[in-house]
Amino acid sequence: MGRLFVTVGVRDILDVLLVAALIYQGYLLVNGTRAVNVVRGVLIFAAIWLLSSVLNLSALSYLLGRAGTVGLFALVVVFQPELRGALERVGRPRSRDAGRGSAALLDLSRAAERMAERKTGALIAIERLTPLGEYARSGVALDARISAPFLEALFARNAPLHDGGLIVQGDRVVAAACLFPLQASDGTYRRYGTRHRAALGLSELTDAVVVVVSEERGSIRVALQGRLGPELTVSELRDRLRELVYEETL
Ligand SMILES: Nc1ncnc2c1ncn2[C@@H]1O[C@H](COP(=O)(O)OP(=O)(O)OP(=O)(O)O)[C@@H](O)[C@H]1O
Repeated sequence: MGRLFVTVGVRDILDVLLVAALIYQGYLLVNGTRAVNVVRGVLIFAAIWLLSSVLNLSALSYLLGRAGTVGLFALVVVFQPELRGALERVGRPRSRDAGRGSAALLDLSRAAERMAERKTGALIAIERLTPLGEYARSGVALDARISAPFLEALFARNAPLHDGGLIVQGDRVVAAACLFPLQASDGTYRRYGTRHRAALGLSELTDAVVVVVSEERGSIRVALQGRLGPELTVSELRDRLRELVYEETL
């Protein structure tokens, strides 16, 4: 027993802490993204594999071992956008981004309030961990700093890019007039039209925070993880966005 304590040094404790921090970062990375279910599946697969080795079920263990190797490569291909996004985030300076991004969220909330007052429909997806590049490519590429008048101008009736959704990365609008995937209707959101269903669809497939301003109701709501939140005031929207974009993803 005494020998055990002698062999555990500061270096070992540091090692364990670093591995724990790494696992926690990995958890934050996949939490709320489509990768969660895959991680769960991989863990179940690994548990069955381990069990088959322990029980000496050689044929099953061999089969799962082979499938695991191929599956690993398949995962890298399927989750290539998420992996690239994660590596980009590791190298991105955060404090400046957060400061500017938080001012941008204030502008976005103000624009949403004015659009709701005027009953101008709007659909804005804010990227978090899952890259939204494939949806941005369905629209018109932009690279513009967010400002309230700019957002209002984009969604103004008869403006060339008002139809479809907008994609925001940090403090920039990266694409407008994008096509989002519609959520398959299971009856829950029967009362809502395609703008809301597009917000729900994108938020179900990615971890994006999607703001919808209803043309018909003049309401502001946030779609997250395939669910539509309650109607929000401008200050509630600002606080909610801050919490979701800059507290949960940092
Ligand atoms: N797949 C989609 N991706 C992005 N935007 C979409 C998509 N489908 C519809 N839209 C947008 O939604 C608009 C139509 O909204 P519609 O009135 O059908 O929905 P709604 O949920 O009832 O919204 P509102 O309350 O604003 O009327 C379209 O003009 C278009 O701008």
